[in-house]
Order: sequence, then structure tokens, then C-alpha cells
Amino acid sequence: MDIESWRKKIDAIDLQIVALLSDRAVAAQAIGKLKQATDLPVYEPNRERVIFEKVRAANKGPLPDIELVHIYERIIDVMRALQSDELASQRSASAKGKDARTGETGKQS
Ligand SMILES: O=C(O)C(=O)C[C@]1(C(=O)O)C=C[C@@H](O)C=C1
Repeated sequence: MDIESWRKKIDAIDLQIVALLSDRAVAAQAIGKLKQATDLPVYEPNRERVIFEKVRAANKGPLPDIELVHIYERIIDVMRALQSDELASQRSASAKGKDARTGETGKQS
């Protein structure tokens, strides 16, 4: 296959990754709401250790285990932020053209 064909393959894979990450985020958000309702902490290090172990066990290469786990650490960081509602407020602020932290529009008056 030539470079263009491989790039088309990567574009198609990226669409699947985005859809799967969105599905994962919906599940994490649902867990976050259940945790809020039952006063459980967002951060569950034991559960995260189990996930990293499953990821290592599922890995057939060519990515080294350590790199895959790094990707997962980042994914779960983002899921935790979503559960704490930090990302939800950032997203709605940016949709309105506002700074998530200050709520300012960034336009000169
Ligand atoms: O399983 C949970 O308790 C979750 O909240 C989900 C999740 C994850 O994204 O996989 C997120 C945060 C926790 O620290 C552990 C795992």
C-alpha cells in the first residue's frame, strides 16, 4: 500500500477511536453521577490498576506495554476530569466563546 492508502486507513481508524472514546466518556460520566449520588470518590486507584493490567494483558504489539499504559493513564485522567465536571463546563464555555475559568468572552468592549 502507498502512503495515501495508509493515511486513509489511519483516518478511518481515527473515526473509530473517537467514537469509542466518546462511548467510554459516556460510561465514565454515568459512573461519575452514581459516585456523586453515593458520595464515592472520583479517583479509584485500585480500579485503575486493574484496567492497566487488562490493557497490558490484551496488548499484542507493536506498541510496548509501557506506552499503551501511558496512553491509558492520559485517557483516564480526562475521564476523571469529566466526572468532576471540569471538562463539561470547559466545553460549554468554549461553545459560547467564553473562557472556561473566567467566563469572559475574550472580545474587546
Ligand atoms: O471505574 C470507575 O470507578 C470510574 O470512575 C471509571 C474510571 C475510568 O475511566 O475507567 C475513571 C476514574 C477512576 O479512577 C477509575 C476508573
